[in-house]
Amino acid sequence: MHTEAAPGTGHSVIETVGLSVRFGGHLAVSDVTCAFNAGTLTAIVGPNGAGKTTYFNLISGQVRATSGTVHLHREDITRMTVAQRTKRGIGRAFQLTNLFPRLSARENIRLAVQARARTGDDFLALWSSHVELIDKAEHFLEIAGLGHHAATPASALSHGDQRKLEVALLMAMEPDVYMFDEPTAGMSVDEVPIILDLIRRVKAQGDKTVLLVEHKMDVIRSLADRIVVLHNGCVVSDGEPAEVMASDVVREAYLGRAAAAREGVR
Ligand SMILES: Nc1ncnc2c1ncn2[C@@H]1O[C@H](COP(=O)(O)OP(=O)(O)OP(=O)(O)O)[C@@H](O)[C@H]1O
Repeated sequence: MHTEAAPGTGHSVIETVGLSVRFGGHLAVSDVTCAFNAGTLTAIVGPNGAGKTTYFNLISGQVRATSGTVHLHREDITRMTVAQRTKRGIGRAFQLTNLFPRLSARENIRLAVQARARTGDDFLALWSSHVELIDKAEHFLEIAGLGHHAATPASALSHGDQRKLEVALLMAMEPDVYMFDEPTAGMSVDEVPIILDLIRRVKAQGDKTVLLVEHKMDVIRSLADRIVVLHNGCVVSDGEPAEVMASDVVREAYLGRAAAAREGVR
């Protein structure tokens, strides 16, 4: 399936062309051509098993494509490792696996700021001489609402605070492309707004490309400029949220008639 980039405020930053991956006899992602522009937030949606996470894995490098290509700033990154892609500006929030559990929230963020600044490999020892970087780390700690937990080891934070810390770490790395896979999963209702606010802050920078795999319609509605719907590994709809949610193919493939009625999609 071939789709054009939705209009955005910037140029195409990340693009997949004819991207497919086959696991044994199963085509998990099938010929996906999509371009994502700077300054836009795209929600990737679809039913369980549609290929959303696999598509993310192909972009960030955890899974190698069977055919097709991935481009970042027009450079072909298809054969690059995860680390090479990260270095070039792809930032993915993983379900907490990016955190150093025994380090405090503050130390986790400082390491991310330091990695971004590439001040060297001597990690924490360098901090006393890097006031600017320390201030930057405190800024991310505060906007994540973690100031009062700065000294708490990441492993001792609540699940919600760990998710916030992970997003703050990603922001401290300042990638060009942010990839969030169900960022509010498992969070309590009162913690969700902080994560959404962090993602809005990323978006408000205007030059970032944000990709979001999400099931919750209210989250999608509040954040997305564009929705891409995957079904059986293929793009079945791609466009502005109102248009996509109103389409018959989405009602059938993704929401189902009962869910569509519940969501108030007409
Ligand atoms: N490493 C793998 N080996 C074999 N099959 C896989 C592998 N990874 C994913 N799959 C299969 O590919 C299909 C797409 O899976 P994927 O996890 O990408 O779907 P999804 O849309 O993210 O689903 P969910 O919403 O449930 O997370 C599924 O049928 C899954 O079982």
